Amino acid sequence: MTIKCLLLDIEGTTTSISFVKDELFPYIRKELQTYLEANWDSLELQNDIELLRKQAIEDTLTMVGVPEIASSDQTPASIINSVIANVNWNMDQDRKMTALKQLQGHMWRKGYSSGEIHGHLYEDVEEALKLWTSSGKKVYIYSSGSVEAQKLLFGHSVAGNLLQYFSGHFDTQIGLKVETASYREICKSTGFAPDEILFLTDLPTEAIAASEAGVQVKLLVRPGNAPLTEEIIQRFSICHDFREIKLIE
Ligand SMILES: CSCCC(=O)C(=O)COP(=O)(O)O
Ligand SMILES: [Mg+2]
Repeated sequence: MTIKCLLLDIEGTTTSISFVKDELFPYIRKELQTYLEANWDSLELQNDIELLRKQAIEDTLTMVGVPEIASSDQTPASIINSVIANVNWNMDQDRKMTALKQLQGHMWRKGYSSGEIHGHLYEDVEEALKLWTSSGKKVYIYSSGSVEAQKLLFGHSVAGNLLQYFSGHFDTQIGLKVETASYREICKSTGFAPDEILFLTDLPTEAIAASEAGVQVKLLVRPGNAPLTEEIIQRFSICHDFREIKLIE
């Protein structure tokens, strides 16, 4: 079947893991207290905090040592301290949960708009986006990072604003990336049959979930990515650079 749609992961695929772990996450840790204090009265932030509070309660059912968020009748200072503990704890574990990713996306706005942050992209990405879209392929992003965070990264990338190349964005609101149902929902949303979509990711767990939905998959081997087992290498097509990907016209 001819590939009509590319579905791109971000961290470990279009963008280095080190950019997320060594730039984006430290930015959150550095700015979190100031952000919470400066935006305390905003409905958006209060909604973010409530989502974190609900997630923390849910997490206590299956996890140990979850820093819960102080209830809304507590003082702002105590709520802020509990949010800081919870967000740092969740980032320490690289949790891919909507509540965390939503707050992160809201916070990264200032980092990108001020020029402090530029979205990292491997040098083959822009060329591939141009080639794919000029030959009529549609390109979507599917990342655990929020849609807002995705648009910030590609809108303020090291290669400039590349948002023109994307037909849409998906995040954990459509489902977790390790769940096969998420890829079935993406097929419904895009209108493409599973085997018309090529999903490019770095994580075998995501590749397995997508392939079980009938989506075609290639695993990216980028500097700093986790090593792949022999079993995975035998099971999935591997590439090191988007320019290696030959799509049937
Ligand atoms: C969109 S930039 C922030 C990336 C992020 O927070 C993340 O967890 C990336 O995960 P991915 O699913 O893109 O590997
Ligand atoms: Mg990834």
